[in-house]
Amino acid sequence: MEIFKYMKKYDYEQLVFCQDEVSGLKAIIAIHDTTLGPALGGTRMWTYASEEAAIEDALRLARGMTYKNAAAGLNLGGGKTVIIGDPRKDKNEEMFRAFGRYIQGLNGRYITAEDVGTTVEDMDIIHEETDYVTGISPAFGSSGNPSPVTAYGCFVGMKAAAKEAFGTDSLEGLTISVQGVGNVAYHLCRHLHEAGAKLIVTDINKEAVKRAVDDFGAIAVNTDEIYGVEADIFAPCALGAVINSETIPQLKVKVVAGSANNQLKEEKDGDELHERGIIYAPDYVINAGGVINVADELNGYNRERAMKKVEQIYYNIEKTIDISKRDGIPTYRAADRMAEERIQKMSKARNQFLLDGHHILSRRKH
Ligand SMILES: NC(=O)C1=CN([C@@H]2O[C@H](COP(=O)(O)OP(=O)(O)OC[C@H]3O[C@@H](n4cnc5c(N)ncnc54)[C@H](O)[C@@H]3O)[C@@H](O)[C@H]2O)C=CC1
Ligand SMILES: CC(C)CC(=O)C(=O)O
Repeated sequence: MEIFKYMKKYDYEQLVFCQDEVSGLKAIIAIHDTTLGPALGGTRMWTYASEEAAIEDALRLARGMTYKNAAAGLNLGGGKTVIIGDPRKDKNEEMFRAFGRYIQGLNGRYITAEDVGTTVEDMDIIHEETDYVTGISPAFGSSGNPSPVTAYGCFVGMKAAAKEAFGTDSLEGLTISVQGVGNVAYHLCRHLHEAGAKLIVTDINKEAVKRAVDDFGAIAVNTDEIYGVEADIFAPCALGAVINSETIPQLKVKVVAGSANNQLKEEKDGDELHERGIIYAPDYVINAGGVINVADELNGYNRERAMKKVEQIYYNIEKTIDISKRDGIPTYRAADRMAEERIQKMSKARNQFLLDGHHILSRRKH
């Protein structure tokens, strides 16, 4: 991988490699764009096949956060961290303390939170070393685990997409296939079950599948069967790149709407969904609930205010569908347009020199 060439292509600001021998920390912090404010994005811990795969994931996820935060109306830029390792075996206190010091060294340019493989407890350890961390325990007056809020945002976003596809935003009686029933999707399944939807689920983790079957009467299928099942909506809630040239021809659904980041393997896969008349709820628009929730901590966390903002995801999905129809473009392009326009307008509105410019972190009570 030619790193500078890649960074230039998508205009990344900074890539930080963090190594700590004692704890085994190997982390990559990617900061994509801080036009709107400090870069906020979670930390993913995962066993990557190669260092290159980890760098690429950090970069792709960081850029997604720029678009997510902009589309959600947050005054935040985009960044993300990946830690190379197995979250079940390789974690230790020293690792997150060392990582926290690296974040502190960035002096507020990057703020972290949870993602796949990291927990509220990990964020609490990071918080021992830096204030630039969110999603910490409610005991600190913070917002805690973002996953249930991400799930709620996905639920309301799915309703908006369903309205376009089925003429009503009621999910009652619909069949929804869910890939991955982890932290976010378990709560999404709960909302869907309560709304009267039928669930088909899969996961590589058999216990996660059993929980969804026991708690919500879900039907379990093998991981390779989920794409081809008869359903109304497909909710990808595991990892990225699952919407691709191999899986799209198998889909029998009218809507794709789930929490996973970077669902489209390539842009052409978004074009293909559009051509097939499948409504795609752009990933970074529908899964913004978690970041909206943790971002509220920067103002002194207020759950009611945060949840009101999360409910806007319904209208943000409607807006992407409206732009898509108005301009005759796929929804993923409509979402990009929405986010890019906001970044461009704000950079123009905020370009005059201020000696001690006000920004979101100046409101934070540490
Ligand atoms: N946690 C949050 O608040 C947010 C999460 N997301 C994204 O949503 C997705 C899910 O996140 P979490 O629920 O937090 O992660 P998680 O790790 O708790 O859940 C993911 C689940 O997917 C399963 N899985 C992995 N590969 C699979 C495969 N090939 N087939 C079937 N199942 C598979 C895992 O076993 C796990 O149960 C990720 O892409 C994450 O980046 C996005 C925004 C916020
Ligand atoms: C989990 C969130 C709090 C932030 C994030 O990294 C995301 O939305 O993907």
